[in-house]
Amino acid sequence: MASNHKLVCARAARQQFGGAFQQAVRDYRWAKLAAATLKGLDAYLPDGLSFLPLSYLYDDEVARFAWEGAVMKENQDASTRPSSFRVLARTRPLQLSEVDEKLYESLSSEGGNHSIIVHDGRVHRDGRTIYTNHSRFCLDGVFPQDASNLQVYQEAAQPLLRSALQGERSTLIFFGQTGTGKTYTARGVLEVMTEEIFQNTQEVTLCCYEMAGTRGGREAFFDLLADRAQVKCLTGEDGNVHVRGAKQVLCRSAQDLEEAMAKAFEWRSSECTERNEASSRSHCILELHFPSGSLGSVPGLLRIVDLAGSERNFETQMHSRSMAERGGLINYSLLMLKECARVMHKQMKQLGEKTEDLHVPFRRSRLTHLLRSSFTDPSHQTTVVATLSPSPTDVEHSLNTLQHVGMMRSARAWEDNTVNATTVAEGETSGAAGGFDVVQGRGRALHSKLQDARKGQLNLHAFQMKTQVGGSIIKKYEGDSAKLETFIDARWHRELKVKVQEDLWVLRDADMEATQVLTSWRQEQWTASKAHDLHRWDAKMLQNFLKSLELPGEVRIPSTMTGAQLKRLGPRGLVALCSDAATADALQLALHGERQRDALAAAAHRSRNARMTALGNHKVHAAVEEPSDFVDVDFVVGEAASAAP
Ligand SMILES: Nc1ncnc2c1ncn2[C@@H]1O[C@H](COP(=O)(O)OP(=O)(O)OP(=O)(O)O)[C@@H](O)[C@H]1O
Repeated sequence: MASNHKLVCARAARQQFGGAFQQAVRDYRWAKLAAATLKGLDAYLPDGLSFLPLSYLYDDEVARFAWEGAVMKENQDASTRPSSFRVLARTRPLQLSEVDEKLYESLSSEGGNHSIIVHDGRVHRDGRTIYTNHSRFCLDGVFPQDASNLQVYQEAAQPLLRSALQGERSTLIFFGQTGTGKTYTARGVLEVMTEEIFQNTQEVTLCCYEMAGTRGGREAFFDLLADRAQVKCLTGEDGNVHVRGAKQVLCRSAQDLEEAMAKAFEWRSSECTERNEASSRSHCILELHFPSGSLGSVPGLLRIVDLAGSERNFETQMHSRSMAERGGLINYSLLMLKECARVMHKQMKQLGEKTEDLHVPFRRSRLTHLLRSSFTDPSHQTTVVATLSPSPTDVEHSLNTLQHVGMMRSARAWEDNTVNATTVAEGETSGAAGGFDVVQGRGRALHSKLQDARKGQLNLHAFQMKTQVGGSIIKKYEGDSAKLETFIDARWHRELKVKVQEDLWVLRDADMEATQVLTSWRQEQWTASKAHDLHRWDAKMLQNFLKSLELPGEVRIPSTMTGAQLKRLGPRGLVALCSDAATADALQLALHGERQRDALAAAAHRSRNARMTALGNHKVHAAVEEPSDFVDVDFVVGEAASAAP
């Protein structure tokens, strides 16, 4: 829940303060350009002087970060490093709808250093500071945004095809968020590949199946070349996992292969979702079996895996129940894939070598079971293509994808002679292969933008939250803007004794968060309503109540008597405990007053309760009825958009 809260804050902020964050991205890019230029002047400048102008021009951290990427280029030899496991990244261009929303590009690539920079715009918890985290992810290769499918094929698939033709096993995996171009790239690569296959071999056998959910909600494989008949996934004698019973189509020409593949893709499960008009709802695995004698003496295999995209729950609000179930299975298998990468990475980090002792949960999902050898067998050539979206609203996804492919990469570093194990172990901070750098950049331009943002406090919010501050906090500010302040953390309202008129907050896309906050308010109200319920008073509360009354006579109530026991005594019993009739009357009157207050509180609580129930999963609009010294909140269900500033 907390992460969702943060996520919604950051996503909303990135849209709201796009200009400021964009400036931070521009700062980094200019700094990189300046660094490259200064490097060129190195020969004419005294030693160590080339960096100096850069640090004057830009924020020190940003300057250093750009210098590392443009001049030091620690990862520049990544593409030439011999490795049977490679990780590449492809970023799709911004889509038209994203351009219409005036979204900026939050990813930059450092081609020479084979790394991707994620510019992660954030709002500080104080609600007034915005900043950008620049994170560098070093990979084996990064495609420029305008790279064609041919380029991707040459870099990612061609080496795998060659080794498969020579009788080896190889796998190409497309991994990333939904709508980032996995299927687009996979199909583009296959198109180019078809031609080359038949230049080297006379025939190839095609198998194509998908991993999706059964009606009973279990993972299963379905043959896409045999009308989605269910097939089994078993471990063979060679120790590798195979799908048994899948139809094998023998293709003798590029046309045969294209036709068979087109038929298979027609059967693939896909649906229209919020993020993608034709979103794959299954993991598709396409196998090309090459007979012995193609280029090698033994049969070879090339497996192309187009994984379904990962998605977050706020992106699946419009999913039907069955879509949500299928999405759950997809997310589960992807989670297991990431978990295996994490465990292998941990093993590598701790031991710096491959060990059989550590348990990697490959069997928890059929997907990881099938792909096991791609991650563990050094003779198996594997390339993972991470697909990324440049949109600032997808930064969390991009970070997640890159972190996991980075883990996969470093998990296999034990077999890579050129990568020193300890370097990889520390790679997360040193920026070495398999690791990544993070730097917090607060450029000057970003700072000046912040000053502007402070003036318009009214709209500075995480989830369209509008507040008016009263009490001592108001003294902190001056002028007209003094009255208005915004906070990200709803809990602050209480601490700061915020008085709010009309709109306390309007929450969009944060229903769970809203419900949580409102539920805690309700619990407080519930506790407050019990303050007048005689039945719930303990002995101490009863004694305190009696002490607070100014009775004419004496009341002999035992110190251990509770409110419920007093209630059971009835009027006659009460009279017997009082020294005289006047005291008994006064006590009766006081108790009657308490009963009335209790009834009022209970009625208010019931109405609040009904409104809370009505909130459901919809947009929530909470408002204060009248300002008072302490925060008092009443809940109103309304159309959030209409109440928004
Ligand atoms: N490199 C690219 N250049 C141009 N358009 C692209 C590129 N990558 C993806 N797209 C476009 O983005 C959209 C989504 O692509 P695609 O369906 O391949 O995504 P996906 O990652 O397979 O999504 P899902 O996981 O939901 O199946 C498509 O309309 C596609 O044309």
